[in-house]
Amino acid sequence: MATLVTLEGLDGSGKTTVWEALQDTYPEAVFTREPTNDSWYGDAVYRSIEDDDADSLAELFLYTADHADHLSRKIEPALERGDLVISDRYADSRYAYQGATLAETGRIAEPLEYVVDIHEPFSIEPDLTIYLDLDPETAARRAGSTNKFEHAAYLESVRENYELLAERYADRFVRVDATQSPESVLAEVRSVLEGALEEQSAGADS
Ligand SMILES: Nc1ncnc2c1ncn2[C@@H]1O[C@H](COP(=O)(O)OP(=O)(O)OP(=O)(O)O)[C@@H](O)[C@H]1O
Ligand SMILES: Cc1cn([C@H]2C[C@H](O)[C@@H](COP(=O)(O)O)O2)c(=O)[nH]c1=O
Repeated sequence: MATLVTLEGLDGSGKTTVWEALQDTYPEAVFTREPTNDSWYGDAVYRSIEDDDADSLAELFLYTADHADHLSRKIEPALERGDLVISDRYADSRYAYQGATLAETGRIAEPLEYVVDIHEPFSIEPDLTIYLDLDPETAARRAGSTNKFEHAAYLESVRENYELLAERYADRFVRVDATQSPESVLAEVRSVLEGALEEQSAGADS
């Protein structure tokens, strides 16, 4: 049954570790990610990540262009086929990260709302978002502070935005404590995902 599952959280929260491990559990699923790593839109995003002086609005629209292409090229066809799609980051990353960046620059009133509204006419809302929750200091340490986003002060604002999103989208956000060992995080994610898929298929049968 067509289902869109997203993994979200701060840099270093363990999303990719979980996403890779889930590939053994769901070999038939479509595993994908944002920023994409198989298109020139994704390449442009990675150039922007490396540019400490990137314009905050230009960066938002680069990420959003990558999302639009990701949707039409990969996500929509997979969902139309009835596949399970598991994405390492998705639109909530934009709401949380670019919401924080735009708030820093003060260029846009209500930046998180602004970013959400840009997506509203064309994006597809996930069925389930597994949010790996981690404190910004541990996240920055695990991520290695290798790019402009991987710093505790910035990640603190990103986490505040994730908290707002978890409240707003409480029907699809499930929080997992990412301070646990990798094995425990994975076991909890597997259990949440299995439960959600069972519930969905029971709903479809009734
Ligand atoms: N539960 C965990 N406990 C301790 N270390 C972990 C845990 N999960 C992942 N790590 C380690 O933390 C680092 C970052 O993990 P990972 O790449 O999976 O995070 P991520 O959320 O995908 O990060 P990013 O968003 O920056 O790509 C890796 O070195 C990984 O081995
Ligand atoms: C999708 C997306 C990502 N980001 C940020 C988060 C990370 O610091 C980088 C790259 O992501 P990765 O998972 O570490 O490869 O980009 C963002 O700011 N906005 C987004 O929409």
